[in-house]
Amino acid sequence: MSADMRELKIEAARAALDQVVGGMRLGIGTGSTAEEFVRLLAERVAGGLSIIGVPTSERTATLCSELGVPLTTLEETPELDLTVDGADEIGPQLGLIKGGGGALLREKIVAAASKRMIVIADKSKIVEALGHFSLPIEVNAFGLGATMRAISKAADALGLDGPLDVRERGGEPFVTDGGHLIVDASFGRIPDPRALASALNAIPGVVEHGLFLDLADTAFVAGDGEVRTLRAA
Ligand SMILES: O=C(CO)[C@H](O)[C@H](O)COP(=O)(O)O
Repeated sequence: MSADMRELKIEAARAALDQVVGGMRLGIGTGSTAEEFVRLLAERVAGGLSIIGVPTSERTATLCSELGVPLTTLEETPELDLTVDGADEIGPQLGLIKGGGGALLREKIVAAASKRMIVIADKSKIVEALGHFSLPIEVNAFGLGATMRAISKAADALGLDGPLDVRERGGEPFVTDGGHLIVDASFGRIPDPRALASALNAIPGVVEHGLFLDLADTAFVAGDGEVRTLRAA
């Protein structure tokens, strides 16, 4: 990652940090942008800010622990005030594609448990329509072939087509924190994300998918010397 790109992520993260006040229960996202937020948050915590966080991945939990950000769980703290997370794409109405880092299931559970979700990103994540980035779909390993066939059929019924690839890391299937697999679906432009989300939700082997609709209310997007604030209408 270039130094300029990192600086944009830091600027977006700083804007989100301005929304954090003492006593907040925070959902803490996953990915390189969310990690910049964690670093800034840790500085504030070291300076006396009192918050408690629920991490959206083991990776984020480890970073928070290393930097002294206090953590809890959704069992202990089932309602959160604010989640701050990155995204792979930010589309109309702040519809998102997430899951490039493979944490989409916990990210969606945490965002849904939060009163607000703020997305932080550099401007490269803004798209006119979702789908340039492959859609991550978290699936149970049992019945993988049947589940992939069902995903293809559901997509086909919506006029979507494209390869489905089981995500790998180091030549082995990538396994999520929840013990599932990720299928990356390269459908291209998704004209009706809601219809696709409903169709995927109806497939038993699909655990969750990376379409985050009606979850984010604000996005801080850094680029061209400014941080733009986007709000869901
Ligand atoms: O959804 C995610 C992880 O599952 C990330 O938020 C998304 O991949 C963006 O990551 P980055 O900030 O590194 O671009």
